[in-house]
Amino acid sequence: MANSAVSWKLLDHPKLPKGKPVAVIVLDGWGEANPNEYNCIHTAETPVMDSLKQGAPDKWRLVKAHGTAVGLPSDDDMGNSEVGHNALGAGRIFAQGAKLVDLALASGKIFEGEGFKYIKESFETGTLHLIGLLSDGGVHSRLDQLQLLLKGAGERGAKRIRVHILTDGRDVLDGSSIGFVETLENDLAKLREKGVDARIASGGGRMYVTMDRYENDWNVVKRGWDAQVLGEASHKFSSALEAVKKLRAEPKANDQYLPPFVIVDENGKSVGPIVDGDAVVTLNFRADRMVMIAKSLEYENFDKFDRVRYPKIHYAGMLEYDGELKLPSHYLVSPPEIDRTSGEYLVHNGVRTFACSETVKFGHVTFFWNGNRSGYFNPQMEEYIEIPSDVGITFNVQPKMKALQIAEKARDAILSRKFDQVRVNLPNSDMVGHTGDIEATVVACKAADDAVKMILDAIEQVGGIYVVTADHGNAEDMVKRDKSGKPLLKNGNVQILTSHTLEPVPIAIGGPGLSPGVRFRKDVPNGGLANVAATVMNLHGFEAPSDYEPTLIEVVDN
Ligand SMILES: O=C(O)[C@@H](CO)OP(=O)(O)O
Ligand SMILES: [Mn+2]
Ligand SMILES: [Mn+2]
Repeated sequence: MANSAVSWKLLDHPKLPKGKPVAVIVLDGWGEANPNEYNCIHTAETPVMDSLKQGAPDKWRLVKAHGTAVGLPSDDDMGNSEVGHNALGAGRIFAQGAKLVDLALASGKIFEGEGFKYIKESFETGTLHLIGLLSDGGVHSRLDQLQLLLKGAGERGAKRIRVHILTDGRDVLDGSSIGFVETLENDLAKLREKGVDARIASGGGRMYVTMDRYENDWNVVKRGWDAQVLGEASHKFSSALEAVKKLRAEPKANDQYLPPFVIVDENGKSVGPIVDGDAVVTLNFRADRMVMIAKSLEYENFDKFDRVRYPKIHYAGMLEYDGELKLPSHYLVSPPEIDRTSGEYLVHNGVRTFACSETVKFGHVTFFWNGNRSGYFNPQMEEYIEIPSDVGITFNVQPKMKALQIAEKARDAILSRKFDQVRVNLPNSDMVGHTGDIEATVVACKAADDAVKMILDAIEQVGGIYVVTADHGNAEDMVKRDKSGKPLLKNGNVQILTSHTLEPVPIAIGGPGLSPGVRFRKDVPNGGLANVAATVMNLHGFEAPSDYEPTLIEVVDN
């Protein structure tokens, strides 16, 4: 549906009033799991979240936050922020990037599209470069998709291919990069047997090289640029396997933070800088951590760092990463068309909105919430505030992050009475959970709970309503488990889980403004994050559009 044809007017809810301020709090990476020593949310002192749970089943329940409930290919896929916030904001389940790329590869359509044709123009005389996250995590990219893309490019005339790897250790176990490099090297060897000159050219850890987001730290992208485009890095190796093994041993970096390296030939020359006439594909399907590199590859005028050399290339993203910026202008697979989000509807219906987080999650409650669209729907009705995140540290060092500052901004926005919806993301349990540092994650969870308290107190003061939920699990389970749920041992030690989980997440409603008869329905037992948007619309006094996933609440006469 073209937006101009949309009827934006929402029906009045037959029973619920308008004009109550609603706080929507998303705890990032806060799932529900059995209490045990690896459940940091359980270990942490979290009196506010504990008390909300006492409201079950009428005011507290669980919702699905992973797999097909959020548009991922299968129920073995853990949840993540992109698909979680997309579902929360859009109120419907869209087939997400991971799935769309799978389908395009399976049907072969990816090779017939405009994006592939565009990069193919370089195959005869140039090199095809593939840059992206090397793992089977399925959050940003997937190894099997890279393998199919490599094979397909080889079959369709790519003569020289260079892969620039970003090691993971965040969506998969730390140390697993070695196995992924081995697998990739096997594939590249097979391509070489078929006459394609295919090699890994550079690499680095995803959190230190290339995959920054929301412009938190351009140095991260610059490090990638230097290695990938200029072929320069202080660490030089003759193979990627050697690089990863050596850098893990000295300077003892983990997969997420491997320093940038380049692969060099016998003469010490980089085997794959990006030069005029080459083609480049950024192979991640997920948007947030590709927007910055896409800008650096695509924009003629660019001042975020000195690129030294700006090659004339044919660049395509795996997907279009920003629907509003139309970035990049060429892509292999069309992104999900997440239209008519709840944010856009509410703004059209007079709901004034405030959204806030710190940089590392800022786009989650704005860009992802609004269907991968940056910017305001109506600047007169909305205000988005970004609190600068700490830069250059791993968040176990500062596990409280900016939770307090986010809560203060939300509190002030609520007390100002200038807004009908005040929406925040509290990053702690996720960002610190990803470090695998259990003690710090416990501190992080408490900090998030403190922040929730401050916001709920403000809602209490203005007679408002709160909705507290999360986007996926993380901190509630910090250990890799076998199928039966027992911690998996390796060389006698448990393996720390840095990734998200498959667990459901809580949702709680309440506040003095909540009409007395409101409670969670019993007839949406499989409710997921996509059911939250209709719920929030109801709390603003509106019926949700008929094609939205059903609301989680009902109003009973007391
Ligand atoms: O940090 C990220 O990019 C992902 C994990 O890969 O986490 P989240 O989905 O919570 O943003
Ligand atoms: Mn998240
Ligand atoms: Mn995360």
